[in-house]
Amino acid sequence: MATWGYGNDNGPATWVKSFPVAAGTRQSPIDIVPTAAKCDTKLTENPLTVNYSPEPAMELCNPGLSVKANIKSKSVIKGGPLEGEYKLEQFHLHWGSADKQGSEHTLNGKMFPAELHLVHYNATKYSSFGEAVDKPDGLAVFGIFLKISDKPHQGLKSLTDVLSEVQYKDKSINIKQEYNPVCLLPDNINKYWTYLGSLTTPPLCESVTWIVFEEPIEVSEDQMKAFRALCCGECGSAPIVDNYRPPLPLGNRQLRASFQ
Ligand SMILES: COc1ccc([C@H]2OC(=S)NC2=O)c(OC)c1
Ligand SMILES: [Zn+2]
Repeated sequence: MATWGYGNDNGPATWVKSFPVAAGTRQSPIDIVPTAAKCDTKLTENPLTVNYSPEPAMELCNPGLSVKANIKSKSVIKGGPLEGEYKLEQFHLHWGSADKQGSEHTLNGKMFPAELHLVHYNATKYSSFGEAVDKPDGLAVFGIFLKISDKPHQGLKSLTDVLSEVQYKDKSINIKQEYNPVCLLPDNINKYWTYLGSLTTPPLCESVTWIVFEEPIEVSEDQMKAFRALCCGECGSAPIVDNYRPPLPLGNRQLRASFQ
């Protein structure tokens, strides 16, 4: 297969041809069924801790199938399901062509309009994201649902206001003003589900400890339109929309909850 994507001839159902792990036993995303989750007090005995720092000049880029912000500062997380310290490497999003779809994880079968991924690697055990990306304890990804409200998300506004400058593939800019990614987190980060999964696009490495927060962040319709105006290629190419993989079976995995 030339290059994987989300179309009919190169979409998620075809990925297994070039990436056999697509048929693996710890694939992501999954449908989160809260009643099937086991509340685990160990998750709160050692609470999830986020120590994010401001990025002086954050790089925002359009790699062609999403929009990504690369992180250079020392922003780390630990605790909860994690052993050791995980360092923030990048964040990006997945979104739909309409509000009825777009997220990768679903909640009782419901899709949200978009899902934000904050990607961390195990800096205690590995020296880089590249070394960690294919290790079973290599990565930890925050999954944050986006829902529509009449007010724009102030933290995302610094990015959505400049998306037109990275409209085309391989464009990148530096966000001038200082940016602390902590502004992207929901107010309550003590309520989450966690399970062992994978990257949701090729190479689909089964290296992710997922932490999906119960509380969505709220964005405006205009901000969703800004994401949907990004292009997969150069001027005139198709918009980046519906860049989500549908859920895979939980199988024998345990879905844990940090709350009742
Ligand atoms: C090589 O680096 C990669 C490759 C793929 C992904 C996909 O896996 C998830 S999760 N979202 C994605 O778009 C990634 O994200 C951490 C990082
Ligand atoms: Zn992602």
